[in-house]
Amino acid sequence: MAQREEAGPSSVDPEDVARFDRIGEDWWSADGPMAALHKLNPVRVAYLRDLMSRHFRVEGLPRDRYAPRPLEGLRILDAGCGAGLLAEPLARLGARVTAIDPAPRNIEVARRHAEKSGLSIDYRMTTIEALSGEAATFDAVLAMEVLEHVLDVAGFVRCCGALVRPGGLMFAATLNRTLKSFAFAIVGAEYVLGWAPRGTHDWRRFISPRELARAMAAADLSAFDETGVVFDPLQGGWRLAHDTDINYMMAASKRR
Ligand SMILES: C[S@@+](CC[C@H](N)C(=O)[O-])C[C@H]1O[C@@H](n2cnc3c(N)ncnc32)[C@H](O)[C@@H]1O
Repeated sequence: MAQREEAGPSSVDPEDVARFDRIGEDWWSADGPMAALHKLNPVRVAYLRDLMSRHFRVEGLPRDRYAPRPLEGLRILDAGCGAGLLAEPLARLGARVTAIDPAPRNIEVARRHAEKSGLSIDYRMTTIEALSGEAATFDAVLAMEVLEHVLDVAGFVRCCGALVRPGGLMFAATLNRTLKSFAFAIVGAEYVLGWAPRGTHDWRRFISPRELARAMAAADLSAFDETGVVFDPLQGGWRLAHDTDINYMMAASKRR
């Protein structure tokens, strides 16, 4: 893997990042190894769009979530962006997206795909730790399906918090550490259904909503929403739910 600059200790798990790096061009194949993220995209994009347009409207910026570009001008950091599956739809909604990942091929594939899609996204091969050493701040920082892959969750969240401007937001999507998540997210998704490559997840790294809210509080972020994401076998897709036993998302705001 190519060299990159780092500031202080890193939450990067080199083996885990190398596994994502190897996915290469297959990131964008809807039936490939990242099929689960492709299927999750509509529900998480809608969640982010709705909460951001509501929050920043309350803050005084006129926003309409039904407008074609409700995130117009918002500066968003997608931390651990992979090959840009989430960065692209957010850019289409009008956001000015900076997207980072330590895996060099992820960033290469992401840049090429954005160019083909005619989207301008600031992709950087770096870590959250290195970026948090810079003076930049964002209206919103996202850590979507990343925290269960890092070595130091509290440290990662602290770096995210440092990059959120006062009054801005942080969002995280991750997996709860329950018996149900072991049965469905590991045994079911990886071994029975083959939705994700075997070994993608380590159950011991899953995080309860309480632990995440605590890490956010230590980063000066106050959690105000916790929403489950469940698979609906009848519709063959994901939907938002109260049940946070397996997948969930959390939103937090930073004090002014
Ligand atoms: C499961 S993928 C999620 C990709 C993307 N967020 C999505 O949901 O489509 C996790 C990504 O986090 C990246 N990652 C791991 N540690 C990181 C760190 N310390 N800083 C930034 N990204 C990191 C990995 O390289 C990998 O691409």
